[in-house]
Amino acid sequence: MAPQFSPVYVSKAGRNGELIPKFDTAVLLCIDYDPQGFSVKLKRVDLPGDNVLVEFPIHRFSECSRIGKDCYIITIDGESTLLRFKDENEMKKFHSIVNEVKYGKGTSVFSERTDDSSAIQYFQFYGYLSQQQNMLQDYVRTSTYQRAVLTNSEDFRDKIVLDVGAGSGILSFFAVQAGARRVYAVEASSMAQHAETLVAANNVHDKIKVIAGKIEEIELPEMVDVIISEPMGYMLYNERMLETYLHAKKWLKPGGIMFPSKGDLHIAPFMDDALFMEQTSKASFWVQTCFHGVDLSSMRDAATKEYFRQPIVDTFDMRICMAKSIRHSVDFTVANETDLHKIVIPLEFYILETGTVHGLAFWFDVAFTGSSQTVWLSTSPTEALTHWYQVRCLLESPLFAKAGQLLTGTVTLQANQRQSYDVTIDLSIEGVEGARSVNTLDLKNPYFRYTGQPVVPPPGTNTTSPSEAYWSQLDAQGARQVSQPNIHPGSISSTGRQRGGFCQSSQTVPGMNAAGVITPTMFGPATASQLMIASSSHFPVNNSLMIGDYVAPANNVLSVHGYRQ
Ligand SMILES: C[S@@+](CC[C@H](N)C(=O)[O-])C[C@H]1O[C@@H](n2cnc3c(N)ncnc32)[C@H](O)[C@@H]1O
Repeated sequence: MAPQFSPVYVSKAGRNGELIPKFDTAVLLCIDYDPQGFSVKLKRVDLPGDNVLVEFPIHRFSECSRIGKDCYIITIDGESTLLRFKDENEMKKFHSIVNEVKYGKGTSVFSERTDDSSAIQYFQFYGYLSQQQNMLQDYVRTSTYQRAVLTNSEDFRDKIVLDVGAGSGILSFFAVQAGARRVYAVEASSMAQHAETLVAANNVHDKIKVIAGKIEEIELPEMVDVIISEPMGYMLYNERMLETYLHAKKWLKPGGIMFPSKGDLHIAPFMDDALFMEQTSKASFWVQTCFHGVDLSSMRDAATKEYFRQPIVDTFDMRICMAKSIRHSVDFTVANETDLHKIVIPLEFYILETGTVHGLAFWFDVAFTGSSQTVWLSTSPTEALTHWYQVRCLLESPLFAKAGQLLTGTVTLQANQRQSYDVTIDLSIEGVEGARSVNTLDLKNPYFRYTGQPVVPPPGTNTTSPSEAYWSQLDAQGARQVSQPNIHPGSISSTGRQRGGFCQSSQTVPGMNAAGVITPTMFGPATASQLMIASSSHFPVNNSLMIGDYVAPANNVLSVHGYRQ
C-alpha cells in the first residue's frame, strides 16, 4: 500500500531562488510506484477522484534534497518545487522513500539521524587500529570494564550477549572470560574484519560471532540476555552512540541486563581566569587594524564567538568548582533513544565561594549494576584521568557570584545530524537583575587543551605558607641545618608580580558591570601579546605528549580534533 501523507504546501522557486506559492491551498500528495522509482501526484483536497494537478517522477538520478525540518526540494528540468510537509516526521517518511529509490536501501534510525558525511568520517576514525589502541590503552576504562564483567560473572555464565559497537572485540572477549555461551559482536566500521581475525586467533570463533554492520540495520538470529557496550563520548553524550546502545534493547529479552546500567552527567560552575583569558586572547589577533596593511578588526566579534563555541577538553583541579555538582542521570534499562534527542537539565547551584563564574564544567560516571556488585567507572576530576578527560563550556560574558547566592538556569543539549549536540548554557544569579549569561557551544568541535602537565591548583588555595612548608619538609628530612628562620618582613615575591585574589567586596569590581556580568571587552587596553603572555604563563604549550589525529597549531597552542583522544 502506498504511504499516506497529510496535505502539503507547494511552492516553486523563482529565478532568484524566491519561493512563489504554486497553489492557493495545501494539496494532497500521492505516491504511485513505477519500475524506475515512483511518481508524485499532487491533487486537490476538495475534489474527489483522479483530479491530478501536477505529476512528476522520482528516480535514481533525481535531484532532490531535504531542507530544514519539514521541507523537501525537487528539481526537474531546471525547475525546482518545494514541498512543505505537516511536520518533520512526514518529511522524513518522504525522504526515506526517495532514499530507497536513489540508493536501493531502506533507511534506518541511524541514517535518519545522521548526515552521510558525518557517518563516513566517524566509521573511518574507528576503522583505525591506532584509535582502537588508544581506547584499549586507557587502563582505567579497560580494566574497569573487565572487572565489572568478571566480578559479575554469574550474569554472563551460559548467557547470550550482544556487544554493541564491538571495535576490536575486547568486551566480547571479557564476556567469554566470564563464561558467556555466545556473543554477537556488532561493529559498523572496517574494524569488524580485524575483530574477526582476533577472534579466530584466540580460538573463540565458536563463541564470538562478529557481525559487520550498524546495530540499527543488522539482524540477530536470537534475543539476548545481556547487552554490553562502551558508547560514552565526551560529556557522555557526544557521538550519539548512547542512542545506538538504547536502540539495541530491541534485541534484549525481558529482564535482561544492560552493562553499563546507568550514566550520571555531573555539572558544576567553575572559575578559571587563565582559561578565560586564553580564549579571549586568541580572538585578540583580530583587533589588528593593519595586518599586512589590512584592517582585521571587523572580525573580532565573530572570532570571539567562534572560540567561545568550542567546549574545552582537558582536566582541572576540582577546587575551581564554585558549587557542588548537579547530577543528571540516565537509566539505560528504561530510557528510550528518543529521550536523548533533546535533553534539558534544570540547574540550581548554591554558590560556596565568591568569584567569577566562567562557565560550567562537565564529567560523567557510569555504573555497572551486576548481581554481585555495582562497579563504577568515573571520569571525575578527582579520579585517575581517562581519555574522556573533563569538558568545560565557557560563558562569553562571565558572571560574578557571591557565596550564598543561587545560580540558576538550564543546560540544553540539542542533538544534531553530525552525531553530536548543540549545548546551550543559560545561567542567572537569582535576585540580581540583568545578571544573566547565555552561550551555545558546538560539542562536535571541541578544543583539546590537555598538555600532560600536572594540574595546577587554583590561586588562593594555600592557607599556610608553602615556602615555609617546603623548607620544613626538608628540615624534617634532615637535609638542611637551620639556625635562623628565613623571614624577611616586607619583602616582595621573587617574581615581582602582585598576587591576584578574589574580590570580596560587595561593590562592583573593575571589568564588571553593575549586574555582575563581565565582558571580554571590559578587560581594558591589554594587547594581544600581553594577553598571550598572561595566558601562556598559566598554560604550558607545545607539549610533546599531545598526540591525536588532525593536529593543527593554533595561537601557539596545539589543537587536536577527534572523537576520542
Ligand atoms: C568507543 S568504541 C568502543 C569499542 C570497543 N567496544 C571497546 O570497548 O574498545 C565504539 C565502537 O562502536 C562502533 N559503532 C558506533 N556506532 C555504531 C553503530 N550504530 N553500529 C555498530 N557499531 C557502531 C564504532 O565503530 C566503534 O568501533
